[in-house]
Order: sequence, then C-alpha cells, then structure tokens
Amino acid sequence: MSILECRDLCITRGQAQVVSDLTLSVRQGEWLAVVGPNGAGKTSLLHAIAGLIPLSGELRLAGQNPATLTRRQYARIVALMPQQPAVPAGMSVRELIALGRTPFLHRFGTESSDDRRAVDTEIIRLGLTEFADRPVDQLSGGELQRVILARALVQEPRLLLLDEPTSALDIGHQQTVLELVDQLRRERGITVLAAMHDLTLAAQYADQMLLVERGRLVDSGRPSDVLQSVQLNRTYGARVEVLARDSGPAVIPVRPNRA
Ligand SMILES: Nc1ncnc2c1ncn2[C@@H]1O[C@H](COP(=O)(O)OP(=O)(O)OP(=O)(O)O)[C@@H](O)[C@H]1O
Repeated sequence: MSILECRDLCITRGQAQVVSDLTLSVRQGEWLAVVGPNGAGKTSLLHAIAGLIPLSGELRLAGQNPATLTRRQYARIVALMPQQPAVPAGMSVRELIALGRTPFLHRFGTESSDDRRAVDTEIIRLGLTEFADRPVDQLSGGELQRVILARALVQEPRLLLLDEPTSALDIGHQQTVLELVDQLRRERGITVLAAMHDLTLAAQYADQMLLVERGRLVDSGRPSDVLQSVQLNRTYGARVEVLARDSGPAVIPVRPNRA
C-alpha cells in the first residue's frame, strides 16, 4: 500500500516555482531519501507534504486527500522533524517532546499515562535522560536535534518526514539515530522520507532515492543506480568518486589536482 503519493506536484514560494511536476510514490515501510544540491526544493517538498505550505497537483496520504483530514487526523499520519525548529525559550526538553502528543490529548488537554509513557520511552531511546528537565535553549545543536526527533516519534506517525536529521550529529550519534529510525521502520512499519546531504549515509539506509535539482526530478531508483559519479558531478558541480561497498555506494569527494 502507498502511504504517500504525489502526482505533478508543484510548489511556489514567493514568486518562484521551487518544485515542479514531481511525481512519486512511497510504500508503507519504505525509506525514501531525497537528495540534491542546496536550494533544490527538498525542504519545500517536506513542508508541503506536512501541510505547512500550499501545493498544487495531487497529494494522497494513506490513500486520503489531505484536504479532507482534520489537523488532528493529519498529525496522526505525518510527523515532520524540521531542519530549523522553533525553540520556545524556557520550555524544558520533556515539555517540548510532549508537544508531539498533542494529537492524542483528551478534550481538556490533560496528559494520559500513555502520553507520559510515550514521552519517557523516547527520552530513554534517544539518550536524553540527563537533559530531560533542562531548558531547550540550553542544549547543543546535536542534543536539540535528538529532542526534535523525539518530538516527532512520540507522535507515532505512519509517515516520518526527516529534514537533514543528522546534520548536527557526530558520527556516532548519526549511526545511533539512523539505526533507531530504521528499527522503528522495521518494527512499526513506519515510512521514512528523509532529505539528506550525506549521500553515503543516505545510501546505507534508503531503499529508494530521488535526486532533485532546481525543483525537478533528475533521477530516481535504488541508491546504487542514482549515485553515479558523472551524474553527481554534473548535478552538484562537484568532483566525486563513487566506490561500490557491501553497505552501499560510498561517495568520496576528490580534490582537484593542484599545480
Ligand atoms: N519562504 C520562502 N520564500 C521565498 N523563497 C523561498 C522560501 N523558502 C525557500 N525559498 C526558496 O525555495 C528554493 C528551495 O528551497 P528549499 O529550502 O526547499 O531547498 P533545499 O533543497 O531544502 O535546500 P538546502 O539543501 O539548502 O536546505 C530556494 O531557492 C529557496 O531560496
């Protein structure tokens, strides 16, 4: 079953069309990586799917037209881990994560034991116990990124949208966090749509990959098909070498020869 289907999707920001005629389909439990240079439209795509900015074309979430969903129904299908989260000053880590439970709250906004258990579980899973009562504006970039992921996970979404989920993480936490998301994907059948700049890491986790440039699809398919050095050199204006590894293709930057 497709959890996400987009047909001829277009997104306009300001005066410019930043995503053009994008068609894609993601099956339940699949991991789709969206890659492409700065300004390619990855964040715009994720935000439009999350219902934060308008789009034209067709979008179906779990087979449903999002226009027919209430905000609460929407939030029980899709959770976004944004690249630049708003961080309310003075709010504690636990309080910020608990915001992810808003779609589950009862009429008078009181937390149930299920809500508290969900928050505690993610605090432990993401190694945030020692920060739980600290104000979120007193965290490092990488600690905050894990808090924002925890907020998305307590929402128990069917589709998890990750915008550069590991950009602030050290290599150990990158692996921990991506393994955790992959484990949830396998155990709960969560579908993952992740915009990532680290192509080697993206290839290790994604089943499918979309390469976009200036809002248009350049290529799609398995990571080993999409990550070809000629195509990457052209799309990114970079010099890279792609090595075939058991864990997937590894993309290595090559420094131009100096005179
Ligand atoms: N609020 C906005 N108003 C006008 N243009 C915008 C706005 N937000 C983004 N854009 C433009 O839309 C285009 C796509 O931006 P977007 O953030 O979606 O790209 P991206 O692929 O996520 O980039 P990056 O890899 O740098 O995060 C860019 O040209 C950007 O300048």
